[in-house]
Amino acid sequence: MSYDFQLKPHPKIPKSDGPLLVCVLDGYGENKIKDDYNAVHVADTPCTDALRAVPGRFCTLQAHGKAVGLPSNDDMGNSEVGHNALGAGQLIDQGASLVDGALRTGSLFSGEGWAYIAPAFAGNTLHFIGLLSDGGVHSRTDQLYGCLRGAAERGAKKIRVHFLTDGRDVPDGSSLKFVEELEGVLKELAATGCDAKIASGGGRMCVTMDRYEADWNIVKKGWDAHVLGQAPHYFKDALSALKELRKEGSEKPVSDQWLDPFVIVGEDDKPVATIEDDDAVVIFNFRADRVIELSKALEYSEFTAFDRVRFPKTRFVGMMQYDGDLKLPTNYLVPPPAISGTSGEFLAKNGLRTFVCSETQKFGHVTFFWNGNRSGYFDEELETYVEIPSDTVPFNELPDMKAREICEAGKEALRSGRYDQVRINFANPDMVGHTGDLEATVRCCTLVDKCVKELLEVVDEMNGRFLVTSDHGNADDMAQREKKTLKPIVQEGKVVSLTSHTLAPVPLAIGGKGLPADVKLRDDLPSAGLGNVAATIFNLMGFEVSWAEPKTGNHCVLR
Ligand SMILES: O=C(O)[C@@H](CO)OP(=O)(O)O
Ligand SMILES: [Mn+2]
Ligand SMILES: [Mn+2]
Repeated sequence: MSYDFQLKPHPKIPKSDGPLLVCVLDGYGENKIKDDYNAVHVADTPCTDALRAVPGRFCTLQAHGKAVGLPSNDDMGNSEVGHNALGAGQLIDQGASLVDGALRTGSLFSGEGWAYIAPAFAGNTLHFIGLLSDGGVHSRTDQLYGCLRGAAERGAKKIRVHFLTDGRDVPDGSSLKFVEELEGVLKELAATGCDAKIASGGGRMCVTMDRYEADWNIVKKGWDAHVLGQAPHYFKDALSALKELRKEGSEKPVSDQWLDPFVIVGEDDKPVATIEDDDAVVIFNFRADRVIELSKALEYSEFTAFDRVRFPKTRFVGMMQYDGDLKLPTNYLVPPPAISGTSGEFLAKNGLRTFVCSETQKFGHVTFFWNGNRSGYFDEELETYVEIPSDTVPFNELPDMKAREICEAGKEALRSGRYDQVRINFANPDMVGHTGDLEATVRCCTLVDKCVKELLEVVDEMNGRFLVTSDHGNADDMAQREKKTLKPIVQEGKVVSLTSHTLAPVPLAIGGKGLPADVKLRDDLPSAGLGNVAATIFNLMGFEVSWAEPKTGNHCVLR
């Protein structure tokens, strides 16, 4: 698609004297259930409460399902699709949908990626590595099973699966169900003469699936288990591994997210697989952030992030190409969503200066995802990206995370007068929400609200404007609920915590001293979603946007 990148002045909204603050509160949904388990509701949030009360300057946006390019409206939103939509101002068919399509039509098995791994089928091992979950955020089990069956039908003689347990996008403890299911599929393949087994695994938060280089040691642990066949724990089968590592019934049970790495061994006590030269390796996650580091380790011959000990020359493919700038991995099964003409590119091409900041855990969300899964800059002269290193502990232990530091960096950037747009993301409601710790999540929502208040004060001081929003729900519901009554589920006298995102819409608030009083949000777009935000941002900066469909058009107009 070719774009006319020249932004034109908005006919009614003048350009601002001051900067525009774009503030994403990650995982801060507007949930209709307002009870004790809605941490956003319980927290003391005078600032966001006041934003909600301004007539014509607050609305909610769809942030899940088809409104953000996911296969179905039962799919919760997530940071990847959310920030893609926010940054691109488009409805994009996302990885989950594209893989579904490629399996349905069979194109997954007839493309270049599949042709690249196929030579390993007859005499070598085909490995699958990824998140074993039906959460639909990073991967889906039905897609893995489709690939496994497709490989066996096409002559793969030896298959090994290395999986990460979830408990974050799906209930804790569901790992057992997924492993039973996977064992069933592998048995089915074995009956057709394919030697198919589980080989290694571990919990997603401490094995393999690190992101944004927060902690390479996580990837090293995965490498050791999947590639070298080395781990602190060896088991004869995966179900025993999970039961043992979860330490159920003990004083300190371990959740699926945090299981130690383990390796499955055979009767001879040797690992049932290591990854060797000429083997094929498929990473079956469609989402990029948490498999880019492993992709680098599998693909790059020059590599210093950790000692790989051995670097097998494999036929490695990603489910998708994860990084459009690095073209990583070189080989992939399904072409990734084509995201072009993102708001970042428009800003850069019009000489507008941007300051972007978050902490490590969300840094790539407001850069990489925002820019359409590209890890580079559009124009390094015009874009300043600041990453504040995240802690490397479970985030309920330090629920303030780096909110204060991000707030200070944002205020300084606003005051500097050097930027047209200051874009930040507060990680807490999402990252602490994922721990299922209600108290810690309430605490961090209160802190984030304070930070937003301070930022908005500086916006006013600079005669600027603001847009505050979120990418999906999470902190707004911390309890698993009965389907019909929506009452929290209680087990052994305790409410069962919800660690996942929610399907709630998200807030959109605009304002600032520099915004003329008659600028209001349209009230005729009840199904507006995150894809409408980019246009709103340009309007707030005093520009008209004339994107053709599927861009979603102006959302912010005089009324
Ligand atoms: O932590 C993650 O990887 C996902 C949940 O799987 O959360 P988010 O989409 O908010 O990054
Ligand atoms: Mn998020
Ligand atoms: Mn999240």
